[in-house]
Amino acid sequence: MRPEIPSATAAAASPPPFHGPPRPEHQDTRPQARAAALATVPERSARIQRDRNRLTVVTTAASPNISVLRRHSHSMTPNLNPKSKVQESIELYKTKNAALEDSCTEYKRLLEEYKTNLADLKSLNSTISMELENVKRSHSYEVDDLRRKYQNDMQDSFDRHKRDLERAREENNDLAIKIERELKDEIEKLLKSHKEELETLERRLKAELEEERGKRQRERQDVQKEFDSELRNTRLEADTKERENQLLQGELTNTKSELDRERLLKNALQGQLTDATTTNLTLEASNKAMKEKIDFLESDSQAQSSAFNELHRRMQEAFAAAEAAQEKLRQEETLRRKLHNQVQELKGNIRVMCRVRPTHDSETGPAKIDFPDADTDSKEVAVQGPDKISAMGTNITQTYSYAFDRVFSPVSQNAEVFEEISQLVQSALDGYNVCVFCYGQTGSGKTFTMSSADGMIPRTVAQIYAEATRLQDKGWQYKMEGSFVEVYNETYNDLLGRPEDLDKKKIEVRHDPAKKQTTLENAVSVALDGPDRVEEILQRADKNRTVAATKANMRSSRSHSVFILKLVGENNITGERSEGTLNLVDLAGSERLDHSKAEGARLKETQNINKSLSCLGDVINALGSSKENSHIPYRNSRLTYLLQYSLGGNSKTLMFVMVSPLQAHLQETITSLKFATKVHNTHIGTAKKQTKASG
Ligand SMILES: Nc1ncnc2c1ncn2[C@@H]1O[C@H](COP(=O)(O)OP(=O)(O)OP(=O)(O)O)[C@@H](O)[C@H]1O
Repeated sequence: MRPEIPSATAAAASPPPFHGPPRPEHQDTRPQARAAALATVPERSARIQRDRNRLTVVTTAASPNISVLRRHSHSMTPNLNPKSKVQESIELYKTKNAALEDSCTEYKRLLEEYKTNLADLKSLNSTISMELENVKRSHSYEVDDLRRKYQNDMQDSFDRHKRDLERAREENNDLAIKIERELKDEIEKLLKSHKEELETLERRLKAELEEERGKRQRERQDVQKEFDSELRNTRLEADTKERENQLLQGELTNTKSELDRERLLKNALQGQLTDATTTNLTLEASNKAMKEKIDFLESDSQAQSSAFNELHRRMQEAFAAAEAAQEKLRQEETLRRKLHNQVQELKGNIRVMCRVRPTHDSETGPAKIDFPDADTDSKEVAVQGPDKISAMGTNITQTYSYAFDRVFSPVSQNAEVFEEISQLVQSALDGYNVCVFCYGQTGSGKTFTMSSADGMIPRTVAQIYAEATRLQDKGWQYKMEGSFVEVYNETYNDLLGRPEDLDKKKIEVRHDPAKKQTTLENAVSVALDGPDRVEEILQRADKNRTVAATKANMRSSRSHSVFILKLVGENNITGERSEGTLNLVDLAGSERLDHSKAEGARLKETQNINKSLSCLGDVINALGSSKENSHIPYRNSRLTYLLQYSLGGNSKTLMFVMVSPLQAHLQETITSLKFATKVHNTHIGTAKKQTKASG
């Protein structure tokens, strides 16, 4: 804060409030001179005022004389003697002149005095200015002194704080060193005790290990012995199985020829039935004609009566023949079903087929894939592996060969593929649970095979509808219901529900162990009353998939979709009833994303796909294990849980392994084919039909 400049009077009355020592050269002169100079100011003002008053008095005194003189000169009366009048005026003027001269002199004196006063005032002014300058200078000195003093104080306190800080730091260092030393001691102590403990533990573990090793050695020898004897048994069993297989092959050939015979018989019977129906119609017409004749002739003729009896008998015979033919046809249908499913069972309850899709025009770098037996059995596929350099530095390429129940080359069409499925579709109508799934990496052709316009789903529904219509003649009435669900990130979503409910509606899967049936709670189920309904279903599912795709990029490839067809048939003639389920599954892309450094949502998707596909492998593996009543881990993933009754002993399974024809996908192709081979080598127990007599 700047020190306040004292007023003139205050400066005169009291000493300046400086804290520093006053400067000696200003001590005596400055206040007195300033006081003296300031003291003369009112005095001089009073004098000037006095002089002004006096001048006013003189001027005022002179003014009436002048006015009297003027009046006098005007009022000189004519009756006075002019000379005396002039004389009088002269006298008056003289008097007045003297007075004016006095005034003039007074004015001059006053003027002089004013001038002197002005000079005094000017010098006073300069004295005061100088004084002011001095005051200013002294103040700036004082400000400097104060600033210096404050700086010194600040420096002192800064030094003091620094010293305190140094001291505290030193104390801290001492403390830290002390604590560190204590901790070191403690750690050393702990390490020593741990080392001792570890040594004791190691000694004990070594002893236990030795003991365990001895025990394992003995066990290994036992197991080896057991294994040798089991191997012998298995070899014997394999020989027996081989013989059995040959027998079964013979039986299969017989069954096939029996089936052919039955087919011929069926055709013959159908011909007979047609004949019988025609005869029946003819007979009905003749009967009608006869009845009319009888009515006409009834009353009179005995001969006519016997003719009528004859006709009636023949008609009864024709009816009986027609009924027998119908019955034979029904029996033939039951036999056909039995034979058909026997053939299916002989083919194995889990079948694996491979399909290699064609290369698109836009794709380059095809892999080398051969179909060695394409002209005969179409069961083999050979894939040339990547180029490798041997230890000798030569180029070696390995060819991987795989065999499946059927291999479809890139030229195969969906119609050809469906021929294989159609037999299983027939089984579903006969009351079996059937599961067809497509396995393979993204872009290998799963969706094309399953859901394209001429894919397995539309063809299946068309076949079921045609077959159900055909079976109506044999007394069968079928009810068909379709559902379409998606398994994404281990949750079920309804692909036939409203798009806005996707990911919101919770779908529950309920199992009925007695009936071996699965129901989906909260999922839309559409009654398939005509073959065109499937188109509507596929469109609805596609719409939901599009909505899903906006939520998660590539979601259709990252989820499993399952088309579930429930088929309930009742025969009102034989009283038979069958309940079968057909599941058509488009699995999520099987490619491993281990090296893709997937994160967040994509990592979760990948983990869930890997989990569910490996669970599917585990379930198939467990189903193929020879142990009776071994645990099947259906519950380990949502997919296997949903398909529980369509995989395994009570069902027929067909797996399509889809293969990309590109060299870039070679590694994935080999991995998929290996997985498919493992499934192909699995033998699953005999399927059971879900049939029972109603009522
Ligand atoms: N047999 C085939 N004939 C002609 N084109 C095919 C065949 N198989 C697949 N394609 C075509 O290849 C492409 C990829 O096929 P698709 O979408 O069916 O693969 P995907 O395995 O289902 O892939 P994603 O896992 O991503 O669903 C599509 O354009 C499809 O039309």
